[in-house]
Amino acid sequence: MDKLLITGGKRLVGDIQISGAKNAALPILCAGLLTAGDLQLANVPNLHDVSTMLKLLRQTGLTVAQDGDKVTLNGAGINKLEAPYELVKTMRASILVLGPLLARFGEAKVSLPGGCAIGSRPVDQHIKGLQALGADISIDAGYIYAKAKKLKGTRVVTDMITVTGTENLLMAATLAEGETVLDNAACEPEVTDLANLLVAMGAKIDGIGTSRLVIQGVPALHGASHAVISDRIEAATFLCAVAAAGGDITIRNTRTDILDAALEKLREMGVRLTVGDTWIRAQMDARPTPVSFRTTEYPGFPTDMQAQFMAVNTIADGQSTVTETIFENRFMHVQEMNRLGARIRIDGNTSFIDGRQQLIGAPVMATDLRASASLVIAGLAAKGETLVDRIYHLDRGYDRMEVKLSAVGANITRIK
Ligand SMILES: CC(=O)N[C@H]1[C@@H](OP(=O)(O)OP(=O)(O)OC[C@H]2O[C@@H](n3ccc(=O)[nH]c3=O)[C@H](O)[C@@H]2O)O[C@H](CO)[C@@H](O)[C@@H]1O
Ligand SMILES: C=C(OP(=O)(O)O)C(=O)O
Repeated sequence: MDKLLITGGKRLVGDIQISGAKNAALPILCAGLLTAGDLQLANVPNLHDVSTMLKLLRQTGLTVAQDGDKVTLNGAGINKLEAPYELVKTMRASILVLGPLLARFGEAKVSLPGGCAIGSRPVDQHIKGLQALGADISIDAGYIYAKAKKLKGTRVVTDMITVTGTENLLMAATLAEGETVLDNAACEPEVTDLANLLVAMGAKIDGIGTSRLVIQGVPALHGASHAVISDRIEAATFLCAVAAAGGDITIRNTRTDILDAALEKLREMGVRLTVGDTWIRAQMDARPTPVSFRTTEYPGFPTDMQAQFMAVNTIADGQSTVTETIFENRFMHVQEMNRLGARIRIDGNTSFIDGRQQLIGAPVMATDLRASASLVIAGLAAKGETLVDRIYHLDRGYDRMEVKLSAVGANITRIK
């Protein structure tokens, strides 16, 4: 199992190229199931989750051609309407094949994803929405069996805002008969990116970027070309790294308009930011000022950045509180950070952080994707060596993080 060995204390200086967004690429790849035409995608990140998704899509009969960040999909020969447990268990986003397969082929068999380290993460809203669209759904031996001759448009109001739930229902509704209204829809930029691709494929969608998506179903979708949006979580992760370790970095191929919540907190921490359309320069030479925040849906502070900002707070000059409102168990990094000398106490869904002058390197264990990133950030700021174990979590969602960090001066090595 790969590990990362970090010797902390180096300033980070230079440029970092941000990759395409994992959370946009995964639903967008599933949109390939909706058409017999060619889907030509660019800026697809080189991630373990993307490989898993392509493996899952290939086994349905979809063809995949890959050349660096370019991926072309063709769904003319799909003949297996199934997502098996072996693949779904390694990546929850596999549930995103359910809506498209059902809408285009009238049936699908998809393994229930189950919980994960950060929470129980049920998919009841995906199921409820598809049932409202007329699907007959049963659950047997850990599999969702869905059938519908033709989905029929209706109004769906999800009990809570769900990102992949919105994406699944949106994809299904594009091929349903008549009008579907998705109320309480997620407004995350990754949902918007998927919606824009669907429109390029011939879907009729109003209200893109809002909490009410109105979809007029069409009989078929066609091929299209699309570049996946830049990963705002990866961008914020590197900005947190410079906030913690100090330095002067410029991140490129980014979208500044979808990073407001993070940029505001970074400024509050004392990071000097200069912002262009597609780049952000971050300069930091002082001990960070602590920032308190609570996670919420977009455009609020993203849960996927919570752990990384907490890592910076551990060495900030004072106290802060961080409240997690999206997932019930997303503080798994706290005990590991405390092993590095951080002083964090958890009470319910709030962490109380007492910033320390210096963390001290130690072996730590990654428990989930963003927890892993937060431990890397803590390791970059800590004195001495930090060994981060179980980085397969990190590889799910970061495109060669250690290579990008080494290029800006970090002392970080992958140990096989
Ligand atoms: C691949 C992808 O895009 N993953 C992102 C997506 O996950 P994902 O789409 O799984 O997260 P959701 O937005 O669905 O989850 C939000 C909350 O709703 C609950 N819920 C959700 C669906 C459902 O049917 N029933 C239910 O109870 C979840 O347990 C959670 O407490 O959005 C999360 C919230 O921004 C991010 O952290 C993940 O990185
Ligand atoms: C929780 C995340 O991803 P996933 O939904 O794929 O588990 C994440 O990207 O932080």
